[in-house]
Amino acid sequence: MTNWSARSWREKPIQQQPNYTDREQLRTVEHQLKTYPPLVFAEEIRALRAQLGQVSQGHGFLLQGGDCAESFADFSAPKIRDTFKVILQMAVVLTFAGSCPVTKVARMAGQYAKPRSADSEVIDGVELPSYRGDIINGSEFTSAARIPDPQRMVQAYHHSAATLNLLRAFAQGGLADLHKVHKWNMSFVAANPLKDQYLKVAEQIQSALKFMEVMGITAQNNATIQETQLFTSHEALLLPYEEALTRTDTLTGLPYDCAAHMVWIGERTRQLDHAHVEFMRGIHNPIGVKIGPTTKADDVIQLLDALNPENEPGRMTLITRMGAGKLGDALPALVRRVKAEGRHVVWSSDPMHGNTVKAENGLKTRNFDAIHQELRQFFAVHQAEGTYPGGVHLEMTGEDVTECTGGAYQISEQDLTQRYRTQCDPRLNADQVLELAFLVAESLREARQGRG
Ligand SMILES: O=C[C@H](O)[C@H](O)COP(=O)(O)O
Ligand SMILES: C=C(OP(=O)(O)O)C(=O)O
Ligand SMILES: [Mn+2]
Repeated sequence: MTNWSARSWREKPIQQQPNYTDREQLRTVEHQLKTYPPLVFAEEIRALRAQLGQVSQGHGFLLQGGDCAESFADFSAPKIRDTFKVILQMAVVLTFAGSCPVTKVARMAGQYAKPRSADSEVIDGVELPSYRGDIINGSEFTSAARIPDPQRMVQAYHHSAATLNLLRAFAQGGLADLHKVHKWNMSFVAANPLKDQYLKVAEQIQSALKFMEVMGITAQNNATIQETQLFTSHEALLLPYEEALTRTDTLTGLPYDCAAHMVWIGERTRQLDHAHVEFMRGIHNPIGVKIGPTTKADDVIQLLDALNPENEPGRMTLITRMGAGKLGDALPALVRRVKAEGRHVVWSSDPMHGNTVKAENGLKTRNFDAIHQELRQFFAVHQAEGTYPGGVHLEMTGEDVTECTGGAYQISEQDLTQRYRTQCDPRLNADQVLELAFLVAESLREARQGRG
């Protein structure tokens, strides 16, 4: 790797960073974090990379999801448990539908830094710097809260460590037992026109489990039923933090960002000659890049050249976030070029970020049908191009929030204020996630027909 170090990004132009006024405190925090234990092991990161390598070849599916922005204040075991559970439930539906392993990657245990469209926010004539995620400043609308505070990086580290600790316990301690996971809340089907279809799939999963049980494959004697593997991910936006958590693996001598298993570059910070691409090219984690509707095929190829020059399967996930209505026009050219050049990537769909709208009451929202439509278009484009739709990337929570409109309960714009709790972007609630899981299941089943 030519002229790369964990700090070489500092020589490049950079976007979306806080302006820390207390430089001395920033240096102290960076030094402190460098001495802390890594949050994840390089060996685990390699395991994820290998799984994504399989997905890129069409042997599996990636499910990535969680909060838009995790919150220090809204930090509790039930919240972590409920999101974990809903990720698992969606994974069971997709595993069954696709007859393939589903790699689960949570937007959790470190998803604390946010890029923003505007540097400042105006409320009732008062202008303050934008909230940029709990790792940077506070969401309260006061000038004190909005000052970037380096100490928040230490707090984010500890919150991430505690979250990861609980996720590992849940994953291995019995909460992931398939027999429990399948007992999902199906109440959302009652009002749904696709009720019979959902119930049929749910029943099929239950009989498959029953069959396994009578054959003697139970949670007591089979670890794969009892346990699961859940990886973590976040947008690697705040580079002083990511640099401080980067470690040289003693087994391979290679650098890994040990703040999460997978990290991604956002749509706003993926300029080729800028700091984020520079940092990411040197770490050996699997990485994602968000791909918006104006991205050119040349941009994608240049990014792949910079980030994966050896074209290794499992290294790159391209996360398209174009918007329903735009994806059908914008994606085919990219897919065709990547295929023509023989590049190995996982194509994943983020149907959230291209479909954000402002409700009449000013709240950001997304409509369930638009989200579903973008996913359908994503599967259709890959079907038409003979490429593999490898994953989905969702902003979601296990809580019963009212942030996205639509779904079986027909959440309206007026309903949004009932339980609108997100720190940043609107998330699908538990019912909406499960409903979407059944809808995606159908597309995945079709996409996987004839594949091993
Ligand atoms: O999560 C993504 C971005 O941070 C978010 O969509 C930006 O939102 P904004 O347009 O309100 O700044
Ligand atoms: C910031 C995000 O997305 P994007 O970079 O695609 O806007 C996000 O995933 O929360
Ligand atoms: Mn978001």
